[in-house]
Amino acid sequence: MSKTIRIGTRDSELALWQANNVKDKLEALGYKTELKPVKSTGDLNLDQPLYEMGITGIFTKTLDVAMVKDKVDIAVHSMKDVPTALPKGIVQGAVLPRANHTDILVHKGLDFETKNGIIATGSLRRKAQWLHEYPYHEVVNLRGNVNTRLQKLQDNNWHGAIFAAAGLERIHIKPESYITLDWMVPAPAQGAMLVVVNEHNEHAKKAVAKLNDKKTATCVQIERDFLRTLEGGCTAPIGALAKYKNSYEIEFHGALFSLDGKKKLEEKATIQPNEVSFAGSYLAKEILKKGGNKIMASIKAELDS
Ligand SMILES: NCc1[nH]cc(CCC(=O)O)c1CC(=O)O
Repeated sequence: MSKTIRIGTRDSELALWQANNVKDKLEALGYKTELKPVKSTGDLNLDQPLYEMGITGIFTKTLDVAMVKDKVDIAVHSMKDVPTALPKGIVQGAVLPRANHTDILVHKGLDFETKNGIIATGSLRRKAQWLHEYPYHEVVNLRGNVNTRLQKLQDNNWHGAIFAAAGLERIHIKPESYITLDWMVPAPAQGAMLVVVNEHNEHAKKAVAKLNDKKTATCVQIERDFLRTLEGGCTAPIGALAKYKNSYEIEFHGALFSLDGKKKLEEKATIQPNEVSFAGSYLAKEILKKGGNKIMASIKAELDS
């Protein structure tokens, strides 16, 4: 157990909290670890183009490269930011127990329901669902890490902005006024953390496997199978949540929206243990059959133009 495990992380406050959480858990098990914060925009001078290695995610790219170059042994991610297909040579090491899965609206007073409400989010999924509920509102784009987004909300005349509860809770930000959007279907794997490992790194794989939470891993697998089958490589407003309703049955709710939020297709199901491996993709295909194919085609056309 002497080899130090180098933990790759992005350098935002939330990313560092998540990486430190994994660090503490590994050290409690007796492993030596070291944090390696990586800037999100680095000089990525690789011989091989990223797409050939299957590296795609904008949030995870830099750490994927660090791992392929053997600069880190493991990397910690918010699982919802990780593309459903992992790059060549990088494998899922552990899924940590899920925290709060909900989205919340941070607002500046309850008049956000006004006819001229302006709500900020950079997420297609949140935008579509917000417009589905509040068709008379305007949704404006908001990007950046959690801290930047909260600052921008203060600096603008928007009525509110949407956040993942887990992100704010982890860095102990308690906004003055917020409401839980329990009607909003969360992003697949929202609130879960993923530790990825180089597939040849036996020491790190063995260490990290001890952190895996079986139930969370099962739920996010279903959610991500649903996502992968629906989107086929194109981002779209898709939400999915799988939750154990007793010790063996899983309750699932997944939905696809048109970009403007006008169309909504959803599936709800109770999943038995023997159905886990195919339930997510089966339920996605049901949505594709009942009009999802058309919605996906028009989303692709709109985002490509
Ligand atoms: N897209 C950014 C991102 N990725 C993970 C989280 C928070 C933690 C989580 O959702 O698991 C956030 C912030 C947010 O969505 O408000």
